[in-house]
Amino acid sequence: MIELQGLTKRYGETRVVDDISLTVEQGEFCVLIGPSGCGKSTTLKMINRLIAHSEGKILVGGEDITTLPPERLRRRIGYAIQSIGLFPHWRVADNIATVPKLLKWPSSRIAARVEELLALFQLDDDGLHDKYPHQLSGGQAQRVGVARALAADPDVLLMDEPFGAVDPLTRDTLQAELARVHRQTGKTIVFVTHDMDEALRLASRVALLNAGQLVQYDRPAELLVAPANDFVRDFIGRADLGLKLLSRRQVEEYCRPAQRTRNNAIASAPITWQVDANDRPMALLGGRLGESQAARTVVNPEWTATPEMSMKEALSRMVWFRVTALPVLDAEGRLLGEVTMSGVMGHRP
Ligand SMILES: Nc1ncnc2c1ncn2[C@@H]1O[C@H](COP(=O)(O)OP(=O)(O)OP(=O)(O)O)[C@@H](O)[C@H]1O
Repeated sequence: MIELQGLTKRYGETRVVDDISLTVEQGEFCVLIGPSGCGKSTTLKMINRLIAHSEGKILVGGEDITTLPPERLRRRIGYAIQSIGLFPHWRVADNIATVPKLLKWPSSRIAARVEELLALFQLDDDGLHDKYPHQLSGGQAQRVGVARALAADPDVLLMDEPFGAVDPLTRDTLQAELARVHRQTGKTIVFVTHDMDEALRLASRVALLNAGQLVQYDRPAELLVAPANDFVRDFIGRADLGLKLLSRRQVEEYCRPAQRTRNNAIASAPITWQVDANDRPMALLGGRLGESQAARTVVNPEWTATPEMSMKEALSRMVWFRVTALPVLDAEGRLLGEVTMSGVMGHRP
């Protein structure tokens, strides 16, 4: 757990971080976001004492960080940044081992930890272990940077725009990986970004800063449906709020029991799924946009959904394939239920 109490940073007369108080609970993924120069990086760097604070207190696991010896702080707090800062003349494995070496772990323990992290970040093929930073792609280098930050198994991970410099596709992959690693490790993460979509995707709580002050600290859905003021509303972007909300929701939440039949006669329900002997949907009876209810549409794998899929993706598929419902399938392709256009409309955001 991290507690910021009246945290302030002054440069001369200017308060670049101004009286911020917030608590990041154990295992929480807290994203600091706000316009350029609002004090995000300064706040982050004060947590691991790269920058000294002027007023207030920072507690990590209940302990005031000014009382912790640097070695203990390093062990408890991992740090990953956009420019990565890998040592160019060290191999990947040595880069990852930086902090364990500083902490004088036995070499067998270091080697085991490096292998574990390479596997966690899917870096364990292509002899990557022995490569040098200049031989890596941007996305691989970012993964190594994050793996290095996690090496000594810190309680807290601080990340300053770690995916700022990679292309959108790689960024998407890295975000998904980080979300998975967060679920698997349960680390407390404080993450700086200026990208609202990234914040909404990753955060369990978002801290929105402006001019050094904390404007709102809330769960992503609350920020979207109950913005504290016009600044928050404008910063989130008013235009596609509904879609942003749906990108946070999973199909599972919207999935309803489906009407199924083993033959192709249109049943009483407006949408009925024709299933095979293994309960795999073969056709949608009814539910095709612009066609009569009697239409029979063969199920195409591209317009099916899984419980983990985002509702934004599910809605996009419905629109693209002009169907009012998608079958929700389990891992074996069996029909679990359905998501429908009217279900999306009827659901409280
Ligand atoms: N050493 C310094 N001396 C004086 N002012 C500084 C110093 N370092 C940072 N600042 C100012 O503090 C403010 C906050 O900077 P900070 O880097 O924390 O912002 P940020 O929100 O991370 O911005 P960005 O998104 O652009 O990275 C800025 O106005 C910056 O100019």
